[in-house]
Amino acid sequence: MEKNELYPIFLKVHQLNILIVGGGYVAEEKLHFLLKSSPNAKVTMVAPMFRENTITLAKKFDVEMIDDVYHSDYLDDKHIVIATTDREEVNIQVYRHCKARNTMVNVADNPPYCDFYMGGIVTKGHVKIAISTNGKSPTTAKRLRQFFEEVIPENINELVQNLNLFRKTIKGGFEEKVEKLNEHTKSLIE
Ligand SMILES: C[C@@]1(CC(=O)O)c2cc3[nH]c(cc4nc(cc5[nH]c(cc(n2)[C@H]1CCC(=O)O)[C@@](C)(CC(=O)O)[C@@H]5CCC(=O)O)C(CC(=O)O)=C4CCC(=O)O)c(CCC(=O)O)c3CC(=O)O
Ligand SMILES: NC(=O)C1=CN([C@@H]2O[C@H](COP(=O)(O)OP(=O)(O)OC[C@H]3O[C@@H](n4cnc5c(N)ncnc54)[C@H](O)[C@@H]3O)[C@@H](O)[C@H]2O)C=CC1
Repeated sequence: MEKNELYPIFLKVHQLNILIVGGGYVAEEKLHFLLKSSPNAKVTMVAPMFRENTITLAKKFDVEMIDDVYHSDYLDDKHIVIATTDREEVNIQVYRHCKARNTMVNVADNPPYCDFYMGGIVTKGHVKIAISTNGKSPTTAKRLRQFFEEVIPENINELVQNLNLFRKTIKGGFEEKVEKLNEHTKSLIE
């Protein structure tokens, strides 16, 4: 069976600069899920036209909106770029410029032109689960996100916080700590 070989990492997007090229429906969807997960993400958008809902969302989260067509100068200082325009040639140009600078890039509707995919994201306090179908079925990623949002109890965060406190009180070496924490959390998987 083919398997998903993507490697998930959890980015501190409040200290990374993200650029979204385009301000339409797809830009809004990508921005919505980015900010739902990470409300303090530092995002700039550039487009000659922003849709009403995109503007409302961007304003609410202090997203900078630049009213212009894409130009490679807008990549300066950016760590991550998401291209969402309705002009394929513009999206591919964004991709090429990013590759030339070693900037991570995602062309929203074009998997071969992605260094990374956005995923389905479930957040419960400090706990976060990211879901990917390897780009095969975004709808499944969405449904799994909805499923886990439903079944993971809200109080999972209390457990994490209690264990964080407990972890600080355990004396002894690394092995002893691991043993005690494993003992305390055994019931979670039984
Ligand atoms: C490869 C990837 C690249 C990327 O965009 O990063 C990608 C690509 C494409 N999406 C398409 C369509 C749709 N995307 C969604 C929804 C989501 N798409 C997301 C991620 C990804 N989408 C990446 C792979 C993720 C993975 O590995 O599973 C989610 C998880 C996260 C997010 O968007 O932030 C978010 C759900 C968030 C949530 O609800 O939690 C829906 C469902 C809906 O809107 O109800 C539809 C319509 C139904 C359908 O087509 O399935 C098309 C076809 C376009 C066309 O037909 O023209 C392509 C292009 C292609 O597949 O070729
Ligand atoms: N709408 C959808 O649900 C989906 C659409 N797509 C594809 O994604 C693309 C975008 O779709 P939508 O967001 O719906 O289109 P849209 O028309 O809502 O938005 C397009 C955006 O691109 C901007 N743009 C155009 N040329 C630009 C340039 N040179 N520089 C910067 N920005 C520029 C426009 O100003 C506008 O903000 C289309 O190719 C579509 O086929 C893919 C998946 C789903």
